[in-house]
Amino acid sequence: MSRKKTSKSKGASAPAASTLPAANGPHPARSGTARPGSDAPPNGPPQPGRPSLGSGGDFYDVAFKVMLVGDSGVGKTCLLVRFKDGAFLAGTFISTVGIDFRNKVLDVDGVKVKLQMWDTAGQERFRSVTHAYYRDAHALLLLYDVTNKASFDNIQAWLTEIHEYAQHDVALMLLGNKVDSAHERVVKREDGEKLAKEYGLPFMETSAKTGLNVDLAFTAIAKELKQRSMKAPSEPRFRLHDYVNRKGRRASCCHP
Ligand SMILES: Nc1nc2c(ncn2[C@@H]2O[C@H](COP(=O)(O)OP(=O)(O)OP(=O)(O)O)[C@@H](O)[C@H]2O)c(=O)[nH]1
Ligand SMILES: [Mg+2]
Repeated sequence: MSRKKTSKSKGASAPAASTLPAANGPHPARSGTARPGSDAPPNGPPQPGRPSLGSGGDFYDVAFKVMLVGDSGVGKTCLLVRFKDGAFLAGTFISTVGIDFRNKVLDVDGVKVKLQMWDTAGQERFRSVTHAYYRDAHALLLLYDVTNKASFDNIQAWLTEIHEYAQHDVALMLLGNKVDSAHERVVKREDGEKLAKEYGLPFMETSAKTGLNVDLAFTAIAKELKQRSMKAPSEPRFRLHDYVNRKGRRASCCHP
C-alpha cells in the first residue's frame, strides 16, 4: 500500500492523497470565502497505516479534495448539504459567495476516507476565486440542472475551464440535478448520457431534494480515489463508469 507524493504543477499526476488533518472549524452555512493554504489542508505525503485525527475529531486514513462546479443555481450547495446532513435546503435560493467547504468521513471497504468537499460559487464574478482551487482537487463533480437548458449548454465551457485549470487526471463525474422536477424538465436523460459519452465521463441524474443518487455519486468518487491511491496489485481495478451505471437509480414519476 504505497503512495507517492506527486507534483502539484499543472499537467502532473493528480495531487497526492493527504492524511493531514483539515480545519473543521465553524463555517458559514451557505456562503463564505475559504483561503487556500489556511483552512484548506495541504496535500502532504500520505502515511499509510497511521490514521489521522481531524481537528473536528474525525479519524481517517486518507483524505481527498472533491470540488463541485457548475452554473449558479444548479444545486451544488444543496447536493453537498444533502450528502453531508441528509437535509434539503428548500426555500429562498442563497447563492454561494466565493467558496465554502465541508468534510465527511466515509468507510470505503474498511478504509476511512475523508472527503473535503469544496462548494464553489457558480456565479461568473467568482470564477477567478474558483480557478485557484482546481489544481488541488482530486475529483470534480460537474453539475447541470435538468430544468435549465443553459446550464446544460454551458457544460462544454466548464469542461474547457477544467481542462485548463485542473490536473489532467482529475476524477470527473457529470451530474444532471433536480430530476424530481419532472414537469419542468427540459434536458432529457438521453441528452446527458450522450454528452457524457462524448467526453468519456461517468454520468448520473440526481436530486438533492429527494436524495436520489446523491450518496452514490460521492461514494463512487471516494471508491475511485481510494483505489487510485491504495490499490493492491492483486486487487481488480475499480471501474467508476461501470459502478455508477450498475448502481445508479432512475427517477420515476412516483418513486423518486
Ligand atoms: N427541485 C429541486 N430544487 C433544487 C434541487 N437542488 C437545488 N434546488 C434548488 O435550486 C436552488 C439553487 O440551489 P443551490 O444549491 O443553492 O445552487 P448552487 O449551485 O449552489 O448555486 P450557486 O451557489 O449560486 O453556485 C435552490 O432554490 C434550491 O432549493 C433539487 O434537486 N431539486
Ligand atoms: Mg451554492
